[in-house]
Amino acid sequence: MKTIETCVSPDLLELHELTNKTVIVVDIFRASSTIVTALSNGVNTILPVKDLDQCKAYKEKGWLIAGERNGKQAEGFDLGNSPLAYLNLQFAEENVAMTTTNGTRAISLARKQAAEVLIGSFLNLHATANYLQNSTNDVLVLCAGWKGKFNIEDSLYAGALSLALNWKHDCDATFAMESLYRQVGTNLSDFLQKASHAKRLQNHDLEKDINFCLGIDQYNSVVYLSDEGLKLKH
Ligand SMILES: O=C(O)[C@H](CS(=O)(=O)O)OP(=O)(O)O
Ligand SMILES: [Mg+2]
Repeated sequence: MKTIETCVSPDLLELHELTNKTVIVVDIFRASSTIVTALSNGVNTILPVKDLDQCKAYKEKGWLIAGERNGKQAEGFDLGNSPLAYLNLQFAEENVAMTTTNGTRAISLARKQAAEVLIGSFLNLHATANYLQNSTNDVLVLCAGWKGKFNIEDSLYAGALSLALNWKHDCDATFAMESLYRQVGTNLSDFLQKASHAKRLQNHDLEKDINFCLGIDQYNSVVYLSDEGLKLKH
């Protein structure tokens, strides 16, 4: 039987074995939700990039550049980190280089050793679960967290995914988050409004982003990391 475990912060990743595993990188507020939304709305490729300067260099190659630091769009960038910017197919067929505070860093760390890297969010929860049911790999959920610390929204996603998969695990983080997700149930939005990151985004008037990121199964999309960047599985 396949297994699932949860790494609650990128800073703890070295404690986990990634060989032959599919790593699901999750950053509910907001990078992974934004990536899933952008690709589901026609963006061709998203390249996760570590720092702002590296990201800016892609402008000269004809790419759009998305940059966020401390919740705000970085100066000189075409886009910030809002999923809402990608609705209505306005960036269809574009390539986007993206750098965010937590999410893009977590993706860079995951790519080093994993057999496969996928991007998870509530927006594509069951599409990702269905894909994993048909794979032979064990799964590690890598929570982007906040600047190396635990956050509740990314870990809660791990609980939701584990319940959807119904695989075995010997991981207390997964066990705890399954229990919490069962309790929270359909009140996900009420519950996560109190999360520290949601409060941070509320301070930037981003309530619409918070609500959007908590929509379950809005997209039937599986997002994976290829050699060229993040793409939709077809
Ligand atoms: O843009 C976001 O929501 C966050 C910014 S911060 O962590 O609140 O500074 O970035 P992300 O990489 O999506 O966690
Ligand atoms: Mg985040």
